[in-house]
Amino acid sequence: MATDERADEPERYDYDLVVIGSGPGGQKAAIAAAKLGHRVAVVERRHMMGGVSVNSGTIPSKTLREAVMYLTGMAQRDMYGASYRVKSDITVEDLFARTQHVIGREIEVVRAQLLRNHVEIHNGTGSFVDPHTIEVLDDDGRRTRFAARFVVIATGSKPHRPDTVQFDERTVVDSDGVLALDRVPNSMVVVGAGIIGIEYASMFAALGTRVTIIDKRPTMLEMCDPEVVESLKFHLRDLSVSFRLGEEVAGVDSGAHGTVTRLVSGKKIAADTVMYSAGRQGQTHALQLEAAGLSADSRGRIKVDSDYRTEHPHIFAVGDVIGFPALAATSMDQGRLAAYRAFDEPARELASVQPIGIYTIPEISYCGRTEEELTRDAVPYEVGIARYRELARGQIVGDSYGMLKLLVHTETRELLGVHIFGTSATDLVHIGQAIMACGGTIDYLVDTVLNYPTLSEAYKVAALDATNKIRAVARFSEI
Ligand SMILES: Cc1cc2nc3c(=O)[nH]c(=O)nc-3n(C[C@H](O)[C@H](O)[C@H](O)COP(=O)(O)OP(=O)(O)OC[C@H]3O[C@@H](n4cnc5c(N)ncnc54)[C@H](O)[C@@H]3O)c2cc1C
Ligand SMILES: NC(=O)c1ccc[n+]([C@@H]2O[C@H](COP(=O)([O-])OP(=O)(O)OC[C@H]3O[C@@H](n4cnc5c(N)ncnc54)[C@H](O)[C@@H]3O)[C@@H](O)[C@H]2O)c1
Repeated sequence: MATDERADEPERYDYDLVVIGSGPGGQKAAIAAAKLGHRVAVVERRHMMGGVSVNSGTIPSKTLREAVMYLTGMAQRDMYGASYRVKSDITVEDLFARTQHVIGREIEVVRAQLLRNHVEIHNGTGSFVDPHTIEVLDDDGRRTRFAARFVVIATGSKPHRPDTVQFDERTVVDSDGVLALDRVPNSMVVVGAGIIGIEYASMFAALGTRVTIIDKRPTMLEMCDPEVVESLKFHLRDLSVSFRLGEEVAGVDSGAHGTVTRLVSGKKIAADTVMYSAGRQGQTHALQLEAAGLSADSRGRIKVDSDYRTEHPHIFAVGDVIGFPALAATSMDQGRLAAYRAFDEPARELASVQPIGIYTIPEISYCGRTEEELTRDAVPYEVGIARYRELARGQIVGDSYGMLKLLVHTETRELLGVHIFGTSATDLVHIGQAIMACGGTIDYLVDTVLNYPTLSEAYKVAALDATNKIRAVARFSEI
């Protein structure tokens, strides 16, 4: 690792910290440093305040999902019948009005938070001139330079576009382009069954689009509980989604009437629209990393150590630009920790139990270990299950398919994993996460009174189920 003596002479710099990128990682790095009393600047392109997260990633996709859920009446169909709808002819204007409203509000929140913490905002594209000098090129071609004691690179990621595919932003789009479609397509091919692909596939399927999902891997969402993935596939098939897993795309042709996706296996699939969600790559192209003596890998990602430091101890990188797990949730904490590490502020590592939330329809969330991992590692465990249809709140909200599964160590009764499918899964998971982070057992859930009727009650039901099974093994083992 290179050493840098100048970092200890704050008066030589215009700012103590310059953050490039205002997504979740950059925002939290900037605010953490400002709260410590340092002089901080954020560099961001004029129309991207809030980052990919606010403008084309997390926030628009989750708002779009909310609009789809509301307008299609999807969540109410158990109650009012399969043909229930709030609006029969849903247009992109209906959908994107809500998205634009939320994006606008979120941009204002981000800007206001930075400004009230005295963080200066420089609009433009940032690049390195040398390891301590950042240049900003604005939309009018003006260049400004300043010296930074520390730098946090939080430039995020962009969709990966294969060279073999022509993106015309009309019929062949990526996850940015899908937010600018001029109509809800009748049919759509989604290439890539990662989280982005499956989330958008669910939304369009709920809108009535005939969706075909293609992925070269034979299985999808491999990190999730297989039972949960099976349930999701069942629901998606029910919405006319077709799966072509274990199939690779050879190319996409687009013409006046639509698109034809050619598979390596020889199949052809016609659709109005093709959406590519075949991974993302780090946004490092404009940074002139070489001027700082840094480099990125072939997917544009920057290597960091456990403190988020690059090869130069005064330059940190956080968020999507460092790769896995590439979530808004984790990027925020990485940014905060990078700022603390820079200024020697004591801070603990992140807790090892982290949740994953997948906003499909229905949603999925989990934390901790899967049955597959526990079996592989020969950890003795029992499964406790609660089905939403047996919870009063499940009936009230009209969710008859939801399920919560607890994985419990049969000897220590420790909670090892939580897997949830159904309404509010991404919120509910945090109860299990808290118990696991404290090394808790399911006895906490058995001995605790929970509000009734709630979906949280699923924890109690599942804990009792696991307890009964563990007790049965003990009883049946008695001689
Ligand atoms: C469709 C979609 C849905 C998602 N849903 C979720 C979700 O539900 N939950 C979740 O946790 N995560 C989700 N994610 C992931 C999440 O959006 C990212 O992990 C997160 O945005 C990464 O944050 P970041 O701080 O790395 O920066 P980003 O949000 O990627 O922003 C980086 C910013 O840096 C700016 N920048 C880049 N280069 C320069 C430069 N040279 N000069 C100045 N500025 C520059 C860019 O303009 C951009 O604004 C989703 C992503 C996508 C695409
Ligand atoms: N709810 C959330 O937390 C959330 C939501 C969306 C995105 N994200 C983040 O965004 C990141 C990117 O997501 P993603 O879904 O784009 O990427 P991904 O890398 O997870 O999935 C891409 C998929 O595309 C497939 N693929 C690639 N080329 C193909 C081809 N030619 N033919 C067929 N299949 C092909 C790959 O096999 C892979 O399964 C994820 O890492 C995730 O962390 C998170």
